[in-house]
Amino acid sequence: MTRIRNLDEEPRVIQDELELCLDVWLEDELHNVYLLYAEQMGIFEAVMECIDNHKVCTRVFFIDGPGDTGKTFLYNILLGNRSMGKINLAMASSGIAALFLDGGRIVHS
Ligand SMILES: Nc1ncnc2c1ncn2[C@@H]1O[C@H](COP(=O)(O)OP(=O)(O)OP(=O)(O)O)[C@@H](O)[C@H]1O
Repeated sequence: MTRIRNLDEEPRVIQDELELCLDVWLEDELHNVYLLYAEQMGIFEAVMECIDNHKVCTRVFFIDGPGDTGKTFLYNILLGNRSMGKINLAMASSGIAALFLDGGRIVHS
């Protein structure tokens, strides 16, 4: 049975996130999937497969690489799955780093 969500009972961060899901501009990012380089695409597919099969797959992904290799670009495309109603909490350790993530915030805020 599907439980109807009372938004007022959700933590503030989830409420903010659900409001972000409604922003049309976020949909654009997922449309840019075709721009991903092969290595980015491999990661994108692995993460999305895990999200789609969340009942059988619980994993943590650690994406690492030298500067300017497209990690942030990939994160923002992954964050585009908000347009499919998914909740994505985009956290960074500093305010400047958070600015580069769609809907990003500092982890301790
Ligand atoms: N698949 C792609 N297609 C087009 N441009 C890309 C692609 N991947 C990355 N870029 C561009 O390459 C540049 C560097 O990418 P990005 O900032 O994502 O790297 P990064 O690994 O997060 O860097 P840093 O570790 O320094 O933060 C950016 O200008 C980004 O727009």
